[in-house]
Amino acid sequence: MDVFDRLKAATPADWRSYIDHDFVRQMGAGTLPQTAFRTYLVQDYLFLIQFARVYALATYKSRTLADMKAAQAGLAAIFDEMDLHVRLCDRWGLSPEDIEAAPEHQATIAYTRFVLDCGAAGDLLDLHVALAPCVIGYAEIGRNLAPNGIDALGDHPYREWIAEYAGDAYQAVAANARHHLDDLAARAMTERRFDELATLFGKASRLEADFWQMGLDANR
Ligand SMILES: Cc1ncc(C[n+]2csc(CCO)c2C)c(N)n1
Repeated sequence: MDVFDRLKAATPADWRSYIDHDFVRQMGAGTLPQTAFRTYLVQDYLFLIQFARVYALATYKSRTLADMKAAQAGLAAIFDEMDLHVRLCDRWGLSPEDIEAAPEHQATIAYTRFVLDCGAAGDLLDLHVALAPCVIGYAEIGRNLAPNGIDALGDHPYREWIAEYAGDAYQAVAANARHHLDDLAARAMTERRFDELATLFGKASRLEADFWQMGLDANR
């Protein structure tokens, strides 16, 4: 079992609350109301701005070339995602400036500042464990929502979003993040530390679930 699987196995309810959230199920079924998706996407753009800061912090906390390159790969993946958000928001007549002017929702603030604080108060391993549900979870969600591949999605209303995370490029980003986590843990993790790291991982998964819920609540 790699470190990621161990963290998941230590926090099964938190993980399920995130991966199997109603928002994800409705998106997969194509029944998710557009208001919910749009609220999510605008907040997610604001979220990604803060996560770019997280990867800058990861560079700051790095001591090796490999760690710095991992941080750079995370930042590059964020810019690819933000391109998707800009494309989708453009169809609703929303420019990047419009989105950047939107107020951050509590769920956005709670999650992003939690991860930034894990990195500021802890070391690089704490930071990457707090990031793992986000980075690796979206790859799992993407695969779950495209069980027969991207082409089989046809004219699914959320095709572009699903294709982004189910696609080979993003799957490779997540696989590399997973290996990097193992590598970091081999250098910095003691068994005594594992429980603390699992607590961080569980909290981040719950904050992901709250983030989905924010999208659903916008439609009530
Ligand atoms: C709420 C929320 N959680 C996770 C992601 C996915 N994500 C965030 S940063 C990043 C790149 C890291 O390599 C990825 C894939 C998201 N967009 N929104």
